[in-house]
Amino acid sequence: MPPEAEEAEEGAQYSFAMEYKGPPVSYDLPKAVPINVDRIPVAAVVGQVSIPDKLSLPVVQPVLAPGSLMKTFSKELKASQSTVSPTSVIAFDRRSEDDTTKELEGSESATVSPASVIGFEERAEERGAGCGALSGELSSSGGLEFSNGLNYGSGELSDVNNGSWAWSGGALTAPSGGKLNSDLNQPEPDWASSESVLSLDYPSSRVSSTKAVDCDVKRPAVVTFRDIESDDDDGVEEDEAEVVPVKREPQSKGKKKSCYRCLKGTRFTEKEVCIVCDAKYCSSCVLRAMGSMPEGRKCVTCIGFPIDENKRGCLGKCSRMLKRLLNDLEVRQVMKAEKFCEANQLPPNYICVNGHPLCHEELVVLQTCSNPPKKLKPGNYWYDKVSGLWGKEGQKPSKVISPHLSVGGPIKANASNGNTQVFINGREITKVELRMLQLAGVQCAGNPHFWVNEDGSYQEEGQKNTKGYIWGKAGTKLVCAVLSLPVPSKSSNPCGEPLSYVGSRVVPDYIEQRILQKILLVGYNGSGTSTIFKQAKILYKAIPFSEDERENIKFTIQSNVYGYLGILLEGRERFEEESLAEIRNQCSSSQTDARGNNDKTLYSIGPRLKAFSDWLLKIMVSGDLEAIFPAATREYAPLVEELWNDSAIQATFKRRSELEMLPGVATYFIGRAVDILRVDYEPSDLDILYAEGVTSSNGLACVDFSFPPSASEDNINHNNDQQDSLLRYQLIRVNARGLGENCKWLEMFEDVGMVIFCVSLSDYDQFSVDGSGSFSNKMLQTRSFFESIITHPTFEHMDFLLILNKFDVLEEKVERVPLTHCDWFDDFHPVDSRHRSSSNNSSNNINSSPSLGHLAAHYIAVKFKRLYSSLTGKKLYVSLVKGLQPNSVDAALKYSREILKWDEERGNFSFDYSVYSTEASSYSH
Ligand SMILES: Nc1nc2c(ncn2[C@@H]2O[C@H](COP(=O)(O)OP(=O)(O)OP(=O)(O)O)[C@@H](O)[C@H]2O)c(=O)[nH]1
Ligand SMILES: [Mg+2]
Repeated sequence: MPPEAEEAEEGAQYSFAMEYKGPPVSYDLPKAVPINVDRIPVAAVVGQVSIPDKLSLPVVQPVLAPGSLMKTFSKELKASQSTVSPTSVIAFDRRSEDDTTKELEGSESATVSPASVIGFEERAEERGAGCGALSGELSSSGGLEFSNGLNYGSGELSDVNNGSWAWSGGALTAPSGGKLNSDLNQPEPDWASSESVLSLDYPSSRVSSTKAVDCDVKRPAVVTFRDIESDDDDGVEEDEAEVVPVKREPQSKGKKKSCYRCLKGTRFTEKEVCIVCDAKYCSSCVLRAMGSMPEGRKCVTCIGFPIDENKRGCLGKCSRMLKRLLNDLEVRQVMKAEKFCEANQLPPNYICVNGHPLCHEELVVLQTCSNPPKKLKPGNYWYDKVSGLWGKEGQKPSKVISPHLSVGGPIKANASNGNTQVFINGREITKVELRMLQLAGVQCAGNPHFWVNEDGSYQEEGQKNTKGYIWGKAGTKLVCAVLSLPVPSKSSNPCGEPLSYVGSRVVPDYIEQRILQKILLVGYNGSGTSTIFKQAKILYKAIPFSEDERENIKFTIQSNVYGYLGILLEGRERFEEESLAEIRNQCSSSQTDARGNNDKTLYSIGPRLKAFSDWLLKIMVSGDLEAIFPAATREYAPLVEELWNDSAIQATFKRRSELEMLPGVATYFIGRAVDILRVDYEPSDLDILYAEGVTSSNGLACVDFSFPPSASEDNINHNNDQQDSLLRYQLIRVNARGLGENCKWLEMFEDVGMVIFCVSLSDYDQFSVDGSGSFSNKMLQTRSFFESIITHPTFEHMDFLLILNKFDVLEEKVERVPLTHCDWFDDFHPVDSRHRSSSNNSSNNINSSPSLGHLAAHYIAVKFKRLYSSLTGKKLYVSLVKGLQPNSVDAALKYSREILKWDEERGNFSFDYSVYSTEASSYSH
C-alpha cells in the first residue's frame, strides 16, 4: 500500500472495507462477520415496511462536510421513499473501529426498518465494489448515528494495494492508471449466500468487483436517529411540503475545472458529465469512471442514485465524446438506459399539485392523460381541474392540460398569486389573464367569479347560461400567444401558423416543448418593423404565409395599387393644370390664338379614362378603397390597362419624385399594375415583403421560427448549428401606435428575452405630427420613443439591439441632404467628401476611408449608444440594416440570437458553463 494510502488508512476510521483475499500479508486483516438481520436493532416501532423492488437507498458520500451531508442524506432518503421517518436523519459513524454497539436515542418518530439498514449496507457493498474502497468522512453533529462496517471478499483490494486507488484528504482520488472498471465483467456475486441480503433486484450490469462476496459483518451497524430540528427544510407540514431535489455531490473535485479523475485538462477540455453528481471526466477517463453505464452517464458510484433534476432535459441526448468512444449500438443502449431506467425517472413526490406531493399513481395519471403537462420538472404546481388550466404555483397559467384528473388537492384561491379580485373556478386570476379576458370581450367589471369549462365556455358563478367562449375569437389566440398565456390543446400552435420546419423536416414534438425565446421588435412609425418581421417569416419559415394569409395579402396589394394609381391620377390632374396654365401664359405673351390646342396637354386623358379617374379619386377621398373589392378586379382591369398605357399617365409616372404622397415602394408595384390587378394574381414573397399594410392593423403580430442550420462544412460549427436550429424563437412585432398611450401595453411583454428597437435612418430630415399634435422632426420623435421604451421598468434587465434600418436610403440621401438637418445631429462634421474620395483613390484600398453613409450611420449609432448608457448604464448592441435585403436582416436577427445566448451564458457562467461537453467546446471558439 503506498504511504499516503496507509497514512489515510491510519488516520481514517471508515465504516467500510473489503475483505482481503489476496496473498498472505504480514499485518492483521480485519475479519468479516456475516450480518444477521435479526440482530440488527430497530427503533421501538417499525411501521409498515414496504420496500419497493429495486429500491436503492442512498449512501452518504465521503467528501461532504457533515452539515451538508446530513441534509443531503435526509433528502435523498425521502426521495427514495425509504421507510425512514421523514423527520429522521441517518448518518454514518466512522469514529471507532471497535464500536460494535448500536444506539438508538429516543425520538418517537425515529424509526427505521432493518430493511432500510440492509438496503444501506448493500448499497455500500455495491459502492465498495464499484470503486475499490469507500469510506465516510462523517461525523454527525450530536444526533443519532449509525456506523457500519462491512468486509468484502474481493480480489479488487489488490488494486488498492497497487496504489490505484487511495484516499487523500477524505476524497477519493485515483492516480492515473487506476483501473476502476478493471473487472466490470466479473460474474455477479453470490448475493443469496449472504445472510444479509434481502431479495433486492440489482441491475444486471451493475459494476461489481468480486468473484464471490461473503457479506460478513465484522461488527454490527450502529444505528441512531434523532429529530431533525437542525435540518431546516423539514419542519414543513405535509400538505405544504416543498420538495427540493438535492443534487448529489461528486466524490472528488477536479482542480480548476480539470477532469475529476486524472485531474488533467482545463475548462476547455471536452468533458462528459455525470448526470447525478456533475463530476466531469475527460475522454480518457470517462469510460473508466462510468463503467458500462447501465443507467447512462453516471459515475459507477452514482449508479442507483436519482439524477440531478437540472439534467433531466439532457437524458438520452448523446454527446459527441460518447459517440467517438462507443459504437452506435452501445450509444443507443446507453442512451436508452439513461432515459428509461427506473432510477432516472422523475420521483412522484417531487411534483406537488395544489399543495399535495403526488403519489406514483397520480404521477402516472398526469403523465399519461391525453394532454399532459410537457417537460414536467420537480416543483409546486396548481391545477384547475374544471378548465384544465395548469401553472407553477404563484404564477400565471402555463398550459391547459386534460381536465378532471384526480391529481393533487383542491385548488387554492391564491394558487397563482393573482390580485385582480376576478376569479376563475375559485382561483384569483393574474393581471395578464385579466387583460386577456378584457381583450376577449369578457365583461370583468364588478369583480366577477367565473366558472370556466375546458372548452372555454364560461358563466358567472351561480348562473346557468353560458356567456360565451373565452378562446372563441381568433384574435384571442394571438393575444394569448403574445401574452404567453395558454390556449386549449389543439392550438398548441398559438399563432395559427404551421409548425416550424428545420430544413424539410418538421420539428419533432419534444422540441416544440422547448422554451420559446421571445424577441420583441418595436419601432417608431415607418421605421421598418413590419418589413423586418416579414423578412423573418420569409427567411426562417418553410411556409412563410398560409393560403389564407396570401389571399388577404393579395387584396391588400391590389388595393394598394389602386391607391398608387389614385395618387398618380391626382398628380396627373395637377401636372395638367400646371401645363395648361403655362400654355395659357405662353399664349397670352405671344398673343397667338391657338385656342383649339390650349386645353390639351401632355397630361390630358380621354373622357372614358377621365370618368374612371374621377370615380377612383372620389372613392379614395371617402377612404373606402377596400369596398370596391373584389368586383374592382374584374370590372376595372381593362380600364387600368388602358390607363397605364396612356401617355399622360406614363408622363406623370416619370415625374413621380414630385409626388410626395407616393411611397417609394409604389414604383415596385405600379409598373406591374396590370398584372397585379388581374383576378389570378398571386403575390410572390418579394411582393409581400414590399407590400404595405400586410401586418395587422393594431400593429401586433407574432411569428414562431427556428434558425435553419447553415450549410457549414466545418463539423463543429455544423453541430452547433444543428443544435441551434432546434431552438425556437418568437418574434413579436408591435409599433408605437399599438403600444397605446404612454406605452401602457408594454408591461405585457415582461417575459421577452430581449428587445429589438428599429430606427429609420432616413428619418433625419422628415417631419410629421407628433403625439402632442405639433409638427416635429421624425428622428427626434424616434428618440423620445426610444427613451420611453428603454427606461420602461418592464425592460430594466433586458438587452437591447438597435437596428439602424434603411441604411440604403441613408447612403444615398446623406450625399444630398446634410445630417445636420436634424438638431440632434448638429455636431456631425465628417471629413470633406472630396478628401475622402481622393484618399480612396490614392491608396486604392477599399478599407482606407469609409463612405459618408457609413460615417453618418456610425455617428448615429454612437448617439444612440451614449443616450442608452446614460439612461440605463448598460451597453447597447447595434446592427446596421437594409431592411429590404434578406441577408442584412438575417445577420441582424442572428446577432440577436447571439445576444440571447450571451445573456444565458452570463447567467450560467458563475456556476459552470459546461453542462455537456458540446457546450464546452462551443464555448472555446
Ligand atoms: N429603401 C428601404 N426601404 C425600406 C427599408 N425598410 C423598410 N422600408 C420601407 O419603408 C416603409 C415602411 O416600412 P415598414 O416596415 O412598413 O415600417 P413599420 O415599422 O411597419 O411602420 P408602420 O407601418 O408605420 O408601423 C415600407 O415601404 C418599406 O418597404 C429599407 O431598409 N430600405
Ligand atoms: Mg408597416
